[in-house]
Amino acid sequence: MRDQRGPGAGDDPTGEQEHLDGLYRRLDEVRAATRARRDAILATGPGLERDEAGAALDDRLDRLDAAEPALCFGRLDGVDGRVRYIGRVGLRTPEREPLLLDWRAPAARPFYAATPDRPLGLRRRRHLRTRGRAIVGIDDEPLGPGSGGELQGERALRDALAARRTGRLREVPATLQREQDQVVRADPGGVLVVQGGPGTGTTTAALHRAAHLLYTDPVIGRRGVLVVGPSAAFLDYVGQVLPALGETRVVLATVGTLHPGVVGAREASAAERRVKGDLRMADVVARAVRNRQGSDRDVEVVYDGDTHVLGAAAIGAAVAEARRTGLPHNLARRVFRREILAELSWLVVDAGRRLLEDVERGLDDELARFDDLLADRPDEAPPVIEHQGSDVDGLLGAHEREHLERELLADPAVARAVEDLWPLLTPEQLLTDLFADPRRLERAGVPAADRAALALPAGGWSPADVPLLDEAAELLGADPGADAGPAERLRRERIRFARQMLAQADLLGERADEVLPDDRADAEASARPARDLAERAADRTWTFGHVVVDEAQELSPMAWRLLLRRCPSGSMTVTGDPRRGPAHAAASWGEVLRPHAGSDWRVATLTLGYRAPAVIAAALPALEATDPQARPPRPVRTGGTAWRRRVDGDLVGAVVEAAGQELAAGGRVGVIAPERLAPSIGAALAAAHPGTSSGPAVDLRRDAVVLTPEQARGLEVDAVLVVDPGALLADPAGPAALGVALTRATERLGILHPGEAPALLRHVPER
Ligand SMILES: Nc1ncnc2c1ncn2[C@@H]1O[C@H](COP(=O)(O)OP(=O)(O)OP(=O)(O)O)[C@@H](O)[C@H]1O
Repeated sequence: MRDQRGPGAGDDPTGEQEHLDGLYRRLDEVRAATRARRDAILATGPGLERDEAGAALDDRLDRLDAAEPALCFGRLDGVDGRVRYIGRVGLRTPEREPLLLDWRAPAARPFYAATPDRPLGLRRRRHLRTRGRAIVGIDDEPLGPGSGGELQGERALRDALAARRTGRLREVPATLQREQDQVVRADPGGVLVVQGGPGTGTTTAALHRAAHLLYTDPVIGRRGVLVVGPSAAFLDYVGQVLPALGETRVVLATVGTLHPGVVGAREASAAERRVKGDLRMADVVARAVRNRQGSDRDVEVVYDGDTHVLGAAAIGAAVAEARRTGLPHNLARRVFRREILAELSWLVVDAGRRLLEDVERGLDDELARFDDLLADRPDEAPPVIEHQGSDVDGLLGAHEREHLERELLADPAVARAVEDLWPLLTPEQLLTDLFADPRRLERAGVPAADRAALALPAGGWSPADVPLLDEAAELLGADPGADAGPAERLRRERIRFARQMLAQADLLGERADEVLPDDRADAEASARPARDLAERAADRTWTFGHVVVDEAQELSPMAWRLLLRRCPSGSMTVTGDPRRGPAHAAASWGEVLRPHAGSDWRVATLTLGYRAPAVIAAALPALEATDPQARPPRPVRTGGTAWRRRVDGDLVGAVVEAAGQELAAGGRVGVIAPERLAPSIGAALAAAHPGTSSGPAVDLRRDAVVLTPEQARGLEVDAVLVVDPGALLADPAGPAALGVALTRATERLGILHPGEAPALLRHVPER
């Protein structure tokens, strides 16, 4: 039996409002104290130390500010009479007595995990529903045999689901369900795949897991979390969840933005995605780098008017010496140059020696003649020959050799020849040269059939290029001689300092706890300067503590390789469904993950569905088309509507009219249309309803949005109109794309089809 109280149930008979007021007073005090400390530190005058400490306290303030809405949402009553309150942050009294437990603290776990059959020492679980700082409802769940249902905080959950969508995914620490909590608190090691039907809260669980790991795992807290999503629109949609949970140590990226300095914005063709995404490209890039090292032919170098021949064998020896260092190309280049210049100096000196020998031979002949002459005139004294210059027997001292090598390199023709043999390369240059030249592609081992997909297209880099650029960067290394420039030098200095400070924070865990009157893990975490994270993430050598990959079926094997480089510990949370991902056509997670994670991955399946069952039922045949085992999730809500309409005339006009009706019915409306139609629908809808957004930079917070199926991945709105499903199905990835499009509505789905409805949709009632 659940006991539900709403506003007006007496004048705070439970005393919860008074308690909540006390918690907010304490929150205000801690905020004021933190602000005062921050201001005091900032007043100490400029300096790196001051900046870092100030930034750490700013992070702390962000976290406290984020706790303002719904500061406390739960209460646990133990069978032993102990009472604990659960909320967004941990708070203690000035005497360090716990007042409020952070929802992520281990002691808060029973709030999510206790069941009537396994009450975990609890007598009762209480949900506090609040608006601003006021309690608007209290739901009690007695725990014990025969009590309660399956859902946690059922009333609060239904309230959350009944609320209109905002164009942003929400944080839900108050209503996380038990199966989600198991994901959230799962061991951080290895790859955890979170799967489930559409709308089962997999993204929600993955992001709350990230917040939990940032809080509980010191290494992850220090190194931050990278969240990778399929599109900018998706990142925009989910980007607020972690900050709203008080976590700023997060970097959001699409694969196209994961290589610093490059934005892979051009849309790649399916063939390009397939070829560039294949793991074989790792070997291709490695061969492309090796092919830029040395020459298998003799090379002529002109110096000082003389032509010297660097033999292929000598070049090969210098290449071997440089490769033996195991350094990346641009760093091993120094060794190659040293070797090749030594060889060249030897050639130059040897040529000089031979010249001298010739001269000496000539001189000997002269002297012999002179001797003969003297023999004829024995009374004359021999002339004194003064010794001049250095010992020119072909061996140079270290100093002279260095001097010669400098002179050689100062000669433009020599410098060019040496550079050609082992050029300094950027990843962009390497790939541009490779893609532009079919012979280079052939030498790098690209099969003839794949070369067209690699030919350099106009329009810059695509997301498919980014993992290749990153692979190249790994093999090339940085340019060691590049002048860092003042901004870069400052950045490096900041990173160095941050690392030093983090190392200290590790040692001083206890002290951090003293300094910040809060839950210990929270205090430790906030001692870390999170603000630098975005900056550090721009350094491609930065490694994250954890990676969340949403809609992971979109990732190519090469992109997985890149992510593993960014997160060598392999601690990842992955959501999606390989069967929904046409691009790389892997049939199972095993196929996707084994090459990268070996056997270090596991699957958690979520079964509760948060979208209206009528919407999911309409989509079921399309879902079954890609996964015959697809089962509808167990709905936590009822109702919803789904209809279809045949449109034989003006399709765009019909869409605008239907969208108008949906807007009038309330909530946010999404029109999902084939790429070909989306621009005209976007323009027509914007003309009729100025609150419409469409195009590549679509703003999901607007009342009406027009999306392609690609853009709609992972998003959600109150009402969806799917336009021309037959055209969507014509694509090889059609059933998967249609499945995505049909399941984006929380409440209402309408389908507008020119001509007959595709067979997969005939069961949907006509309107
Ligand atoms: N425990 C919860 N309490 C309240 N709302 C929840 C909870 N879990 C999920 N939701 C809501 O359910 C909806 C679907 O969640 P989410 O987007 O995480 O699912 P998904 O599995 O990633 O969906 P899809 O893969 O189909 O895009 C969202 O509106 C989310 O806020």
